[in-house]
Amino acid sequence: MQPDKGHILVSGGAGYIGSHVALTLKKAGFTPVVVDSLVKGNRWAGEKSGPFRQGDIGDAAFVAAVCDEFKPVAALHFAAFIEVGESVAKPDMYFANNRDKAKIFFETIAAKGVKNIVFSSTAAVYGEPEEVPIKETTAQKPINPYGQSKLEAEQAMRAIAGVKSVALRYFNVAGGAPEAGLGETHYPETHVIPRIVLPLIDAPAALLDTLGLKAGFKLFGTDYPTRDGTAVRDYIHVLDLADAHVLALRYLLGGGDTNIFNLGSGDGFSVSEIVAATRKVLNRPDFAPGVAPRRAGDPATLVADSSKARSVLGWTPHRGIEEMIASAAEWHRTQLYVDTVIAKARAS
Ligand SMILES: O=c1ccn([C@@H]2O[C@H](COP(=O)(O)OP(=O)(O)O[C@H]3O[C@H](CO)[C@H](O)[C@H](O)[C@H]3O)[C@@H](O)[C@H]2O)c(=O)[nH]1
Repeated sequence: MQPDKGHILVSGGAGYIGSHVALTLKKAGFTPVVVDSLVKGNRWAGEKSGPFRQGDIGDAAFVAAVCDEFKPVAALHFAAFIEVGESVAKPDMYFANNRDKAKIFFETIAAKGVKNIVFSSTAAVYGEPEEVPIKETTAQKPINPYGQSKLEAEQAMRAIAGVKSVALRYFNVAGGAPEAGLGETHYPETHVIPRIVLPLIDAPAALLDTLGLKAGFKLFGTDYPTRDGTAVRDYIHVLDLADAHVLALRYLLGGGDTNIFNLGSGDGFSVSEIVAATRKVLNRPDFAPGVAPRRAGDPATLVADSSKARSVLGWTPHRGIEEMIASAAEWHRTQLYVDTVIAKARAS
């Protein structure tokens, strides 16, 4: 058992990435204190690794009370809406939640003495990138309100006097920790790996129906200017991503200055290559995806240059694409996953 290294406030810790990071913090000897509104998150995930308090990050009195109760030494901020398509349909909702409430959260915790913040940002801040692989200095020109709201939240965080921060810009996060009872549990589920895996693992028909997967997985666009015509992304295992958060936290607590890091593997996989890897991992050589038109707003290629995270934070991702697919499949087979998504669908 490691010594207690103090409380870390984790907003959105009942969500996919936040819950895996809370688990990793606990293993590293910290005590995560999760705050989550449960608008998107799941109570069982929020309660997994430490104390949990239900409330909204835009509620300054709630956030201040949690700070008074636990006296956190730092905060990791995940709470946000994450769907690009929804952000285009409801931009005001995205700016209110991802930018304005984040600003209230940052200002409230700073006033309570929490001066070190790690922020969950995204490759979506780069929009259609001007160069690939993408560096932290590549021009930030978001092409949707989701990316713009995250970029403005980063800027709001850096504007607070006396606060040191790290913005971590994630590329495509996948996989889970089914052995610990955690995994990706979104409703709706737009991400490619769950959508490939679910129809291949005999998921219940009601689940496939509710996720729009009754007809199986479809490639969204086969006419991109890439090696096989399907879009290329940089996939990173959620537990490798979680390790980067612990390293970023140690960096700040150890005296490091405000900084920004891209987090990806540096390897690009096309959607067809993900299909091929899934055939192998799930032993389904017969699997043939359908084809559908391009999804609006999808860039052809997003691959990270993460050399800065490697050199400054000492971060090395260890888990490859097959491990992401295998751990996703194992998680999506669990009753907890199935029951949670069906309950969310009914409640929506
Ligand atoms: O059923 C599907 C689902 C996705 N895709 C394709 O798979 C690729 C990856 O799609 P994801 O939705 O998994 O990932 P994105 O790159 O679109 O999204 C990532 O970047 C977004 C911002 O750009 C958000 O941050 C999002 O949460 C994050 O996973 C895209 O080319 C997409 O069109 C398919 O072909 N079929």
